[in-house]
Amino acid sequence: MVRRVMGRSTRSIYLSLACLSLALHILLAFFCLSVLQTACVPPTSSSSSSLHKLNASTLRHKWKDSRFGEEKEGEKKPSRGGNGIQKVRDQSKLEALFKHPLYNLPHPELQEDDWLLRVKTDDEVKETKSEEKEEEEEEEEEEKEEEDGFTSDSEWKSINEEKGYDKVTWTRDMDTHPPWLRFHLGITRWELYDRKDPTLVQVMDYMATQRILSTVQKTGGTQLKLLISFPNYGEALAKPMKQSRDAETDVNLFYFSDFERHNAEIAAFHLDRVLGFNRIPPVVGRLINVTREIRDITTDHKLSRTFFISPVGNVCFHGVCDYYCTTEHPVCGRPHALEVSLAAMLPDLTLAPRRSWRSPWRRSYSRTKQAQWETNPAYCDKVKDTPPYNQGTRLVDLIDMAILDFLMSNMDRHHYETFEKFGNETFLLHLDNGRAFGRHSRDEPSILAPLQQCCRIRRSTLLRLHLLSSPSFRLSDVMRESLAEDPLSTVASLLSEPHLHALDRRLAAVLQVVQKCQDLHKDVIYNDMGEYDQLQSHLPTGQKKT
Ligand SMILES: Nc1ncnc2c1ncn2[C@@H]1O[C@H](COP(=O)(O)OP(=O)(O)OP(=O)(O)O)[C@@H](O)[C@H]1O
Ligand SMILES: [Mn+2]
Repeated sequence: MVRRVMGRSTRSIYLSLACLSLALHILLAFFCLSVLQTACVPPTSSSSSSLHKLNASTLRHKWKDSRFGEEKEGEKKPSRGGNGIQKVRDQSKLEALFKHPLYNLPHPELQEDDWLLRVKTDDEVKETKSEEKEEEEEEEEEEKEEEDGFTSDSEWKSINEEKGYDKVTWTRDMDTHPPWLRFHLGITRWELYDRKDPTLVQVMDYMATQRILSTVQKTGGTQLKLLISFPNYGEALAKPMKQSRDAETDVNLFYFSDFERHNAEIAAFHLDRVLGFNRIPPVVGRLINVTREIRDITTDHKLSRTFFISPVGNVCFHGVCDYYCTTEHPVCGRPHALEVSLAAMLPDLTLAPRRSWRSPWRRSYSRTKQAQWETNPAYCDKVKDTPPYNQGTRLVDLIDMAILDFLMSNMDRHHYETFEKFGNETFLLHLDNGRAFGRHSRDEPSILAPLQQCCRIRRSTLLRLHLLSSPSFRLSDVMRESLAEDPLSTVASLLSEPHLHALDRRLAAVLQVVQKCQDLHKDVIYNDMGEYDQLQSHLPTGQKKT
């Protein structure tokens, strides 16, 4: 009896304790929610210590709310709370920059062979179909569906549905295409993307928010890279965060042994766009979960064997590669969250082969030997006479690339690539910018050697550089604003202030070199803007630019 009474009272004590704990949990949840909201306000310092307070969904929400530099007439931007550069619409330097005539130059009309890829016409589809009928006799019906799924009809069919990929119902109608496909179909002879095409924002939003279906290591190159796949067949090249944003590269590290930086890949894309080049594939930052989005889903056994838990409980891995893929250089979550850069993958090489060119101003990757350009001041004369630099825009394109590299202090441009389809008349792809933005306190004048030695520059580039050195469009200001659009800027600014200031300092140095060239030589400016002068004559005097 006593025991029953005791039992009943114990039960009611337990019950009230449970109620109390429930109430406390609810209170705690409310408290946490308000703390999380405050955690979305980025820290003023560039420390990433607040990383653990963030989760991917707060970042995604933030990303969706922001737009990308430009907006349609009459469309009001949602205000971006507390990011320190919250701007009044009319004061946006970036928007003003992109509205400037120099960023809206008339393009020659694109001909059919100026597009990298195109969707087949009805007749071509019919032709393919009849060819397929012949093949049908030799192949099993099931096999045929698998192999020719992508071209056999105006509708592509998924061969991988069972592996978690979406059922594909794309037609020749652009509206049915996923953003990555629209990006591929938008590549032309002259640029990788059209800055004003909404596809650019869409492909970045896509990479920042899509569910990650698979992650494996990407081969090629020397450092760790991951290939990330999304359910509707999009892919991105990921480079993980390895060091804090403001860490300066050790001065004694050779350029080819410097770490790759995820924020350098992101910032390089923004810089290239701000310079009006549009030659770097779209790159976006994302906070991924090392455990759920890499370790648990990877089919890459070599990669999965390199995972371990660090003494403080962070999930780490190092992968397999030539440089820094060892336990001494782990890539670690906090404990699971990891910052990465995601670059949109270019069309597969089987569809759009690329040619890799060794840069004439490539550094000597030997410890003792110097490169020719370092010892011969007349080196450019030789280059100018050598195909493909003796014709068209190749030399000035290379000089554009040298200016981009000098601004971000990238010493690692040993090669560059072009799309084979376009021959020598095409833009240069500025891939692999992971070793940029390593040092802000020093400039590296040797990166400018092509400009210095050849004394040649595109007129459009020079005019844009002048524009970016004026207070109303100051390079550091437009870059700060552009980078603030990236989802990871809520964790910490993607470039620290010293790096942003270095951009202004280096821009002034580029303009000085050009001035010196103009003092000594004629024929410095390569006039690539014949039609611009006509356009200028229609502008009010205040907006004219020489
Ligand atoms: N966005 C992209 N889409 C498709 N292929 C790409 C993309 N970016 C890079 N690649 C390819 O992957 C290769 C390796 O990439 P990357 O150069 O960034 O690696 P890396 O390890 O830095 O190389 P390295 O050590 O030679 O500098 C490049 O040469 C390029 O051909
Ligand atoms: Mn590299």
